[in-house]
Amino acid sequence: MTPAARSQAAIELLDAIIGAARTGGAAADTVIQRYFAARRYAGSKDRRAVRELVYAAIRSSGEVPPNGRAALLVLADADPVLAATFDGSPRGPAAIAPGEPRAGRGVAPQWLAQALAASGLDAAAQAALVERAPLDVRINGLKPAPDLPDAAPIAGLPEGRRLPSGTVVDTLPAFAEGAIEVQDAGSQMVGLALPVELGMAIVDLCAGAGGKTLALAARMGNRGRILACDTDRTRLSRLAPRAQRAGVSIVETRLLDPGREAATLSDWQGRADGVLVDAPCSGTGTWRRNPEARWRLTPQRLARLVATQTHVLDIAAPLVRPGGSLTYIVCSLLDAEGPEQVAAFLARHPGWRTDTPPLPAGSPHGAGIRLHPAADDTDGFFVARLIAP
Ligand SMILES: C[S@@+](CC[C@H](N)C(=O)[O-])C[C@H]1O[C@@H](n2cnc3c(N)ncnc32)[C@H](O)[C@@H]1O
Repeated sequence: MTPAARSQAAIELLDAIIGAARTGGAAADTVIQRYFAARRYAGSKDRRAVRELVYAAIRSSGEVPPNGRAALLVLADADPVLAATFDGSPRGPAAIAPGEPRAGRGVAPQWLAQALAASGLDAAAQAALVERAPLDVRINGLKPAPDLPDAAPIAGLPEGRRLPSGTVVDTLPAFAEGAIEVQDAGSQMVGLALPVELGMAIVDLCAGAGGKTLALAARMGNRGRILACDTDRTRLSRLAPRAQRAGVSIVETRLLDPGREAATLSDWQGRADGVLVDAPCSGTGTWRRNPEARWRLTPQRLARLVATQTHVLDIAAPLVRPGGSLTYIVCSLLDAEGPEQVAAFLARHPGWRTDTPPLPAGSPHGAGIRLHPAADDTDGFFVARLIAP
C-alpha cells in the first residue's frame, strides 16, 4: 500500500469505528480485524501502520469525531508527512480543503472529563488514561517457571512480568503450557485484596472468562473450592478451557439468570470465606486498551451500570460467612462506581466494615484503594475490602 492508501484505509476504518461506537456495534479491534480479513492484499507492515494511525486518531479525540477524515486531520495538522498523503491520488484521500472541519482534541467527552475531575483526577492523570498500555502477564505458580528472556519484572508483583510491546503472547510456548496469562499489573494487584488460604471456599460472582478466578486458584495452590459465576454464557464458557490449560481443577462454573441470582446461589448462602465482586463497570480505567470506549459511554449507561453494581453487591453480601470478606473491584475511576458505591453498601448493610488490604501500589481513596496509570503505571482500578459482621 502507498502511504496515501494507508491514510485512506485509516479514514475508512475510523468511519466504521465511529459508526459502531454510535450504534453499540463491534469494538475497534474487531472492526480492524474484519476490515483486513476482507483485504488480504494488505501486508503485515501495512496493517500495523494503519492500525497505529487509527489508534492515534482515536486517542487524540475526546468527543466522538464527526467522521474518520476529521479525526485523521487532527493528526495531519501536527505531522507534515501525514498531511502530504492527502494527495488526491486514486487510492488516497482528497487534498485538504481550506477550513475543513477537525475532530475536537481531548481526553474524554466533556461530561466525563468533568466527572473524572470531580473524582480527583487532574488533567495530567486524565491524559494518562489514553496513553498506550504496556503488555503484562501473570506467571502461573501452578506450572513450572517459564523461560521469558525478554520480560521485565514488575515492582511488588513477584508473579508479574512486562513483555516488549507487540509480543504475540499466544504464540509463546509458555502460553501453550499454561505457564502465563495476559493480565494487566493493576488487575493482578487488586486481585490480591481478596485474602485467601489453601482450602478456602470462594465465590467469584462476576467471573467472566476467569482472569481473576485463575489468579485466585493459583494463590490457593489449587486447594479448596472456587465457584465462578456470571450471567454471560459465552464469557463463562471460556473459563473451563483456560482452567484446564492452567492446571486449575478447583473451579466450578455456574451460569446465573439475571434477576434470579440469589435463588441459583441458595446453597452458598453464608458459606463463602470470601466473595469477589469484579463488577460490570464503565471501564474508564481501561481506556488505554479500548480508547473508543469513552465515545460509547453516556450518563444513562453509567446510571444503569451503577444500578447493576448495587444489585450485584446485594447478591454477594448474604453469601459471605460471618467474619468473611467481600472484595469489590471496578476498573473505573469514577467515584459513583467506587467510593460512593461502597459508602452506599455500608449504609444498606449495618454491621459491615471495611479494612485496608495491603497492596503493592495504589493510594487510599474513600474506603478503598485506587490505582491509575499516571500514579501506578497500571490500568485504573478501585478496590475495597468489606468484612461481614
Ligand atoms: C469486569 S467483568 C469481569 C471480569 C473478570 N472477573 C476477569 O477478571 O476477567 C464483569 C462481569 O460481570 C458480569 N455480570 C453482569 N451482571 C451480572 C450479574 N447480575 N451477576 C453476575 N455477573 C454479572 C458480566 O457479564 C461480566 O462478565
